[in-house]
Amino acid sequence: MFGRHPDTRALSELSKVQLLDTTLRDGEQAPGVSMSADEKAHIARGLDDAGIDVIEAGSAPTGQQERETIARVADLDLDATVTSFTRGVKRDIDQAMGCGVDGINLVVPASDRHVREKVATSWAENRQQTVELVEYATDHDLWVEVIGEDGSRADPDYLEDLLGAAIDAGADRICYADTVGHATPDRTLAYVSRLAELGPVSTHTHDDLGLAVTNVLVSLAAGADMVHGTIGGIGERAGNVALEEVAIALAHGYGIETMALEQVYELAQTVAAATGIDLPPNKAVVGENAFTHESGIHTDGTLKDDAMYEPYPPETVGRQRRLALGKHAGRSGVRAALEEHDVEVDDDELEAVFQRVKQLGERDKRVTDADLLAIAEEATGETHERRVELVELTTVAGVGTPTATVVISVDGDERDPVSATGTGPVDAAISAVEEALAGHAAAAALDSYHVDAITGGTDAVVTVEVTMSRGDRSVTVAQSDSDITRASVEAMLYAIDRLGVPDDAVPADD
Ligand SMILES: CC(C)C(=O)C(=O)O
Repeated sequence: MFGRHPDTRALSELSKVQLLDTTLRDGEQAPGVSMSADEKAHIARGLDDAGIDVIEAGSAPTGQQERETIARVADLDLDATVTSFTRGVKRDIDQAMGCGVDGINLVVPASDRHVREKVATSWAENRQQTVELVEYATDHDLWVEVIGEDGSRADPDYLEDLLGAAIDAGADRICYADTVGHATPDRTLAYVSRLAELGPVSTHTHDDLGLAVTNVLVSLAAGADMVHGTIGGIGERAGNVALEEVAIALAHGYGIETMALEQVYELAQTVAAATGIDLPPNKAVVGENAFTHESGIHTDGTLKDDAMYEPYPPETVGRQRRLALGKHAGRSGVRAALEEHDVEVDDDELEAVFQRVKQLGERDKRVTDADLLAIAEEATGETHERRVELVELTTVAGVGTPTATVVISVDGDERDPVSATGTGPVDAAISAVEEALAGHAAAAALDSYHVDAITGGTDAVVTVEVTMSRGDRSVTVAQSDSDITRASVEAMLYAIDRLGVPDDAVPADD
């Protein structure tokens, strides 16, 4: 066993760690992000369902629209404590109260830079003002957390004096803020252990040095009992600590339950869709590759024992394991992938498929299910009869509502044109395809949809990759075209075709 620093406590002995989610406030401060009231309400419900303790719903001083959104979240009757960010001014607290929140995250300057250069006040005045604001907020029955902004660069004696005064004035808790994410673990330990002597302490870390999770764990060992973070780690600059990473580290490493981890992936996808910030493929817990194995050695090991190359089962966080094919594929992985699609091959055929998969992978290409099935047909001589095809696609987009019309053929039989509207031409075209297949397409779920530009410029060729599933079968297809709508529809129809078209699901024309 490794030794433990004398100023820390063993994390496994902690009885409770609370999570404060600031996706709707600090997360939204990521460049270019703005979420609608509907999106924020939806995310807040998801966070509450997942058992998050405190939801910082926004920043009341930002403006009227923001206040309406905070009020909407406060009105959802959630189990979580709903708060607003406020600066160290009385008007902000009044505005937060006007939104009907349970509490405030009162942010006051703590470092010399912030006290003297940003707010242009003195240490003593800043302290006095903080005390008065805490008294004002608690007199109005608000839950109050006082955050010393830029605390990790503050004079530790002043930070202790400021936040100690806040606790004495009645604040429910204080927060150590590594605002610019510059603290090392030992600095975090030194600061948080001093603050923990004063009262309940939260920790708010940023990832500028890639140390956000480490600093959270050190903060907890030093005496903090609440963690601020965002889903997916979005936030200013390099982002805040990712709450799902904290939650899995605590659960897996120390047996501490903080939130319903199996809901975290869906939440992360909801946040990604609302913010437009894609989840990086290699992101822990929620990234596309987090439970995907490609190399022959890992695939073979995983087929023998699920846990061979995984720290915990993907289902823990609402995910599924995937075996991918590419340059590093091995024979057993190729055979397993073929078996998933009910394709039987003899040893010579397997060898041919394996060699072709590797060749394709070496050309820097990810080998999709559709590629694998086409390769297997070449090797076995058994060809697949395509049943569903796109005959025509027209889209109208511009100032009005985007509309798409599709004509498909089933078993060579051309169907009537079907039109649908959507949020954009791709969405409209996908709805038209679903309608054209009269619910059959809908019964096949669109699990993922990715677009990559493979050339630059306005005439760029894009590759659309979709994964569709029905029951426990799923198929991934990639299609490239200079027209993104066409690539999307072709990919989707091909996936549906590969999933199989039950005869009774094919609509007959009147
Ligand atoms: C103002 C606070 C809480 C903040 O977002 C930070 O310090 O990063």
